[in-house]
Amino acid sequence: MTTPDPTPPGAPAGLRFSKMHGAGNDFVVLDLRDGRPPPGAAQCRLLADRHRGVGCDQVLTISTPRSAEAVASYGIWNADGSPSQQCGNGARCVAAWLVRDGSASGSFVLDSPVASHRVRALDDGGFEVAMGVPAFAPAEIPLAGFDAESEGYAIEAGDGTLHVGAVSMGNPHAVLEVGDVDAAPVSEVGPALQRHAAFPRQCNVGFAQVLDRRRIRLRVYERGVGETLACGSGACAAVAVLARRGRVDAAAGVDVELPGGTLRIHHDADGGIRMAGPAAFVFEGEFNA
Ligand SMILES: N[C@H](CCC[C@H](N)C(=O)O)C(=O)O
Repeated sequence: MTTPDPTPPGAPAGLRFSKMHGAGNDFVVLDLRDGRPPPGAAQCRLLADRHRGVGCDQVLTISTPRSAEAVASYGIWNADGSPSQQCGNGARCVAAWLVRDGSASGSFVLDSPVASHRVRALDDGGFEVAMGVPAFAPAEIPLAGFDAESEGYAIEAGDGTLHVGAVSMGNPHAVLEVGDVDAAPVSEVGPALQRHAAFPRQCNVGFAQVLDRRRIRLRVYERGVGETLACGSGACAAVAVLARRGRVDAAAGVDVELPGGTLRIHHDADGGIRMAGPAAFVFEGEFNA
């Protein structure tokens, strides 16, 4: 008889959670508005573990608001336990969770770790999130080794020199334009760029194929996870970089086709980016370690 895996120390026995996803980017959602502290990195790794835990790309926590106008705040932890500053798909799922909970409706504000975001419930059951103004300055991304802002940076990675777009949506993103996302070297170049010295806080790596000025295809190798079925902040980052190069018409709206679904991104005249897409409930549970 095999001995069972030992229960990791501090396993969150009895912890209730919601399992959700936004275009296939999946989450364990924890309501911590009673003031309970967020799970530590080891507990996040266990919750995210698709064999020993619940399984998810990120753990999302819902807490009391930080700003006067918000109804709640949210925190983000990747599957490897590392914290993040933004999660677009996660913001829509937190919004859906709060609406179902009766804590929010229509149009309301959520606090991410770095900013406040106006959220709007859509007639199709999805949500639109004001994701903020993309930051291109190297110091804000952060991007090391480059002083001047550029549409693309020459970075040695993989087996050559890459022309890398870089931007922050609150979290750092690298964007590579490719001719065919299906043939993109995601599993080779993704990890090489994600932890490249040019990105002191690492980065999420998007591989974008422009179909026309209103449509792109995108795959994202996420910091702290690996390739996911969708990345909301990554979709915003790709549109921001491609719009800056004049490759897409972001003011009119761009459909970003990811493996898990399509998000619609607008880059407005005030500089802000809006992201719209779905949010789905999968199941409710209690962690019984
Ligand atoms: N991996 C990201 C966090 C989750 C972002 C993604 N799931 C989204 O929908 O924006 C990071 O470490 O910055």
